[in-house]
Amino acid sequence: MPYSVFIDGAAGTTGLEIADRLGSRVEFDLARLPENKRKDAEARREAINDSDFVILCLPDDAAKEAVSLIENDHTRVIDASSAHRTAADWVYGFAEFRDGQRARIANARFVSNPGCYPTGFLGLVAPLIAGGLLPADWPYAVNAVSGYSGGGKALIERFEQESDIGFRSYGLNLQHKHMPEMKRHAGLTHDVIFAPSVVRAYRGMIVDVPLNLAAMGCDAKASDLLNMLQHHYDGSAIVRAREGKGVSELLLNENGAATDRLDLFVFANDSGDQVRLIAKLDNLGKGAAGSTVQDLNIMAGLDETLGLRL
Ligand SMILES: NC(=O)C1=CN([C@@H]2O[C@H](COP(=O)(O)OP(=O)(O)OC[C@H]3O[C@@H](n4cnc5c(N)ncnc54)[C@H](OP(=O)(O)O)[C@@H]3O)[C@@H](O)[C@H]2O)C=CC1
Ligand SMILES: CC(=O)N[C@@H](CCC(=O)OP(=O)(O)O)C(=O)O
Repeated sequence: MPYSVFIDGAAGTTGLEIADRLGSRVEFDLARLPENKRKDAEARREAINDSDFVILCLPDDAAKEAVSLIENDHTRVIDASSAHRTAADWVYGFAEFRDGQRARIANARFVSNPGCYPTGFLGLVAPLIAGGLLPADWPYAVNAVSGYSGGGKALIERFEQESDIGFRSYGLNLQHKHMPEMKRHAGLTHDVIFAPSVVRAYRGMIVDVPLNLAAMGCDAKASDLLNMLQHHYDGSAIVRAREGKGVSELLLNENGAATDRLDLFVFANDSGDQVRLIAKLDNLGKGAAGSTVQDLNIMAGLDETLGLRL
């Protein structure tokens, strides 16, 4: 028997990407609401309670409302929004970022998927902090660039209507919604300084964490960071860490292909003291739909890579 799956928010940017990845899967039966019922609370309540899995691809308030509509003890939830990412009673849906997380996801009823930017930041620094190579009490700076689909339908419309925007720096009040998530799941003492931006590419993301290891008082060099990341992600078909040497540029293409991979790079100067840890991913891939499908596979006891674009 296939598992029944309802995507609440299926007409949105992330919802459509998830439906695309699940469309041909025989293990899952996708329930759909007609266009005139997709925001109807009673229709959603019924679909949610009739499903084995509900995937929330909604704004935060609507995601909280969807959870409040659950009236049974078995429907399992994967929330792609930021509503529950720091909630103590939800499991953080990033299988690779620390030991034991995949098993926690497999057994969870409520899974909150990571944000797209935190996926890059945590993928880079969480194993290094947990492994003692980087300090937890450091005010990390995170520079990031996203494709404009990262802002959902509203930002897509803006970039496609106002055709002269090439680059948009934002989060200028230093209170971006992803900051608590990065701090909590990296186990940091301080808030990160987060500088996000958007470029004229539909999808794609680069997250860049510059570090002066010597000035931070770290004994580790770039090669130590790379070794630890490669060891941590050894065997993963989704996350790979590699040396930056020989890579002279990282590009986001305007019409770049979808991918569910997370590529991590360690760039360094000759002494190995100055480092840029850089993550390259697809905000709609490992940053949203890819990790949702991966978590769904894990929760359903299936190979985690099924349906992914790797
Ligand atoms: N875009 C991205 O790269 C990423 C997005 N996310 C998260 O995923 C969630 C969805 O984002 P995204 O797909 O980009 O956003 P979109 O704006 O593209 O889609 C949201 C969808 O939710 C629908 N919706 C809004 N309120 C309700 C409601 N009360 N009941 C039912 N449906 C409703 C919207 O309807 P309508 O079509 O009428 O507007 C829309 O179709 C957000 O929480 C976002 O933070 C997570 C990681 C990355
Ligand atoms: C480019 C852009 O606007 N990105 C969004 C973040 C992506 C998103 O909305 O989703 P998650 O929070 O679930 O990652 C933002 O900065 O608010």
